[in-house]
Amino acid sequence: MGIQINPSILSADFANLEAELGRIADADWAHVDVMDGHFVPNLTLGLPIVESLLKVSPVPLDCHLMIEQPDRWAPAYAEAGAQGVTFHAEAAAAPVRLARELRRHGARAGMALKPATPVEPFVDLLPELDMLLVMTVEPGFGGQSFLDVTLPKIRRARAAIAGAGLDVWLQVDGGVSASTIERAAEAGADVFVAGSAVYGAEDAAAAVAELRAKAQAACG
Ligand SMILES: O=C(CO)[C@@H](O)[C@H](O)COP(=O)(O)O
Repeated sequence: MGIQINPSILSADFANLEAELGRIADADWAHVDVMDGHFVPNLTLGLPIVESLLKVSPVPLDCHLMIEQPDRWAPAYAEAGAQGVTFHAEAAAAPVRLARELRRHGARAGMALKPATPVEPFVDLLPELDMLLVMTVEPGFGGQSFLDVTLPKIRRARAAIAGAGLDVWLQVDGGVSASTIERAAEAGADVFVAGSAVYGAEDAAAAVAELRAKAQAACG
């Protein structure tokens, strides 16, 4: 699939989400941060709004569920038609069963790791996943600084994916900007979530293009 740029609507104007999705029509996916105020100390939006966004979005929705009990709540996002659903490894009781359920409903199944969660305990689960998300900030808020301490984990995750001969996308999320994306791409990420770097720019399409060009250049 190559390099993908997924703007996070967490940094968009929540009063004008349809128009804000229109600004990123050149992106690959729109990243939708679902936060429950428990798994992370922030509250955003849930299934009814995702259902509405699915009707108007020019790009597929990559739903990142920062919630407790994803085994209970995540399948409904896939059933609603979300093209990608990512749950957190730290919160899932039965990640394999959950990933299979998401896929059965036609969604790409993603699993996310917080910065301090190692990838090694989950390597054997990779064949059950379509995407692994390595968080490059502590989840909960946009506008934080990229954590360079996550780079070795991105490298180890890429090595595990390549070593197993899998086509699992490796996403990074948090602090991704024109000045950090090359480091993440060199470490092996291929899907980049960017909130403030895209929605904070006057020209969102130009910001997406710049991020894409930098990531592609870094991958050689
Ligand atoms: O999941 C999250 C934050 O928890 C992200 O998706 C943020 O929305 C990224 O925002 P920036 O760091 O790019 O501003």
